[in-house]
Amino acid sequence: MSIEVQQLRKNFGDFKAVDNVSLSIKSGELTALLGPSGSGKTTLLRLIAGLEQADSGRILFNEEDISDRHVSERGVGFVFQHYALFKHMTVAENVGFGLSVKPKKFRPSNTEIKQKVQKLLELVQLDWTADRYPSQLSGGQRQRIALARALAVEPKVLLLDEPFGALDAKVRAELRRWLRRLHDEIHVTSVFVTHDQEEALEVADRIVVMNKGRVEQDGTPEQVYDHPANPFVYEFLGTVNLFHARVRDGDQLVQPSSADLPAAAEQLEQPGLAYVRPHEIDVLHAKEDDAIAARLDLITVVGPTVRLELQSQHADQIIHVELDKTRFKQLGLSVGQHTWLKPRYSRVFLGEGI
Ligand SMILES: Nc1ncnc2c1ncn2[C@@H]1O[C@H](COP(=O)(O)OP(=O)(O)OP(=O)(O)O)[C@@H](O)[C@H]1O
Repeated sequence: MSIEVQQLRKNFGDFKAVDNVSLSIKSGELTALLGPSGSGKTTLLRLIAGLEQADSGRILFNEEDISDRHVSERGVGFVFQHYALFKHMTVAENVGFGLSVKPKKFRPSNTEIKQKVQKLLELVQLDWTADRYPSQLSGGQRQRIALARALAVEPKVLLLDEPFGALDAKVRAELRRWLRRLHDEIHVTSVFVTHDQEEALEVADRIVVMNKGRVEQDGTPEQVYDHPANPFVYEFLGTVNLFHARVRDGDQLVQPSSADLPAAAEQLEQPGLAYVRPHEIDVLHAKEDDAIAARLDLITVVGPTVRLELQSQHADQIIHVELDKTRFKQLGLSVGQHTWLKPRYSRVFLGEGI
């Protein structure tokens, strides 16, 4: 089931929660709505679900306008952050609930419901919990049951609102890999809300980055991470270093040197900001032209990666650098040492913040 959102707007009083959003989501895609708190992700999800009515704009499922359809007629399944399992029902009863309350003429027989519940519990790898109550499960297990319950009614679209938000980091990381594998098996068109960029980058086929009710960028994880459309996306998708830059005739006059320049930079000299990711900076053995002199203040080892925090000597600025452990050992760095940095790659946005 494809989803098309056209010029959607939703205000709460004067506040524009969703501000002229257009999107198209392909059938079978797993899409992340990613953005900071209050950027309108949940509101957009609720509009797609039919839990909220748009002020203007249209929503199409498989090219059919469903904007005026009630939530119960849209064929969507939900999973929310706080697992809303029924405490007094067993796991099997919870999963079968949506089927058992269907109107008589659509309701499967008890045997059919039982078989379906068994299949779904196998799918989420929790068939051994069928007779347990929710209180006897861990948080991660409850979310998997919530997902099985949402899938029981065979939704055409699955909507997940921060499904792993309430869980600790390790369980979260396991569950998101699990969700990815599950999605590869069932291919139901899914949209999930998250403010965690790592979660979005790891799980989604497609990321929609939102800010202040608008879409800042819409693309594959590689596109939004490697080619951010603007400074907001750059900063939201991970640590970034900012350097002042001046640009003339396509050449940058101040460090860093190797830059991906916008076309408009061809003419007059203009101020800009160069964005450089920590892993895109080389630490040099010796001084070179254009290198930035800096003092090493902090070394943090995180698994195979070493994170360095340096103080640049001219601009009084903290610079973040990431190296792999082998390179770090080759360089023989220690805290307090003076060294030189050279960005391998940077992206310049003209006029930003200058
Ligand atoms: N029913 C409502 N009445 C008034 N304001 C609302 C309502 N629902 C949402 N808002 C406001 O709309 C804005 C967007 O909210 P929304 O929940 O969509 O953001 P979000 O990106 O999902 O944020 P979070 O990650 O914190 O859940 C927020 O500023 C919120 O306060």
